[in-house]
Amino acid sequence: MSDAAPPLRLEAVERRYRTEAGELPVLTGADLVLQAGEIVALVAPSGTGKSTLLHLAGLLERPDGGEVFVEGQAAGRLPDDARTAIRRSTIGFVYQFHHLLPEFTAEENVVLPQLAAGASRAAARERARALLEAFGLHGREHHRPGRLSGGEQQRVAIARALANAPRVLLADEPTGNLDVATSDRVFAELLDAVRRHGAAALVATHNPDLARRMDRIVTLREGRVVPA
Ligand SMILES: Nc1ncnc2c1ncn2[C@@H]1O[C@H](COP(=O)(O)OP(=O)(O)OP(=O)(O)O)[C@@H](O)[C@H]1O
Repeated sequence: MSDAAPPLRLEAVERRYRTEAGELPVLTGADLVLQAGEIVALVAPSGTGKSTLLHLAGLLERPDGGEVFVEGQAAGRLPDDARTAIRRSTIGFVYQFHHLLPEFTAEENVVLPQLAAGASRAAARERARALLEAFGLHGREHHRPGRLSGGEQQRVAIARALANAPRVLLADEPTGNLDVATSDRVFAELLDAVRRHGAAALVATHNPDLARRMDRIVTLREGRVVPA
């Protein structure tokens, strides 16, 4: 591991799925480097492998070939528990369907990943409140997801993804549930948080306005990452 290593690097990553019709090659040698402070949009047609790429980058799945480096460390092929440890401390996810824990309040949803990463409860709560406030959720901290609007839930999910100040943020349609004005503001805050920490982000989106606000746009062609 080295300080100069980029937060995320995919090298010749391959992934194929076994289906009834035979093997489906989804990624055939995907290369991608995210530098510190860089925010990259991933814009590609449905079914070309965006989710697969995000799952591999987030160490949720192992590649069939190639390697995923997180801060210079070869991480993609490590055993499950080692990948989980790196994921918890280094990577944040924002999903299109936010996957908040329904029985916990907004604040607890942002506190829990910090406790899992070793923070004290007091520090975790303070950070959770600051993040929720930054995303316009002051006064909603003690509501459970079921009592929040879809857009509010999405903002809680973004606050949760940033809870451990991740070096790598991975997002799948992060503002899909938000109206245009809120989406603009929330996305600006998200970009700012990523840049401020010298983190890097890969954001899959079908929204061309959102994509244009990022540093560069890539797409997937025949299982490889290419400039859009
Ligand atoms: N577990 C799996 N088993 C078999 N095939 C799969 C599996 N997961 C994904 N696929 C297939 O791999 C291809 C890529 O899927 P993926 O979900 O990565 O695409 P995507 O670009 O994210 O699509 P969308 O924009 O519709 O979410 C698709 O053809 C999909 O059907």
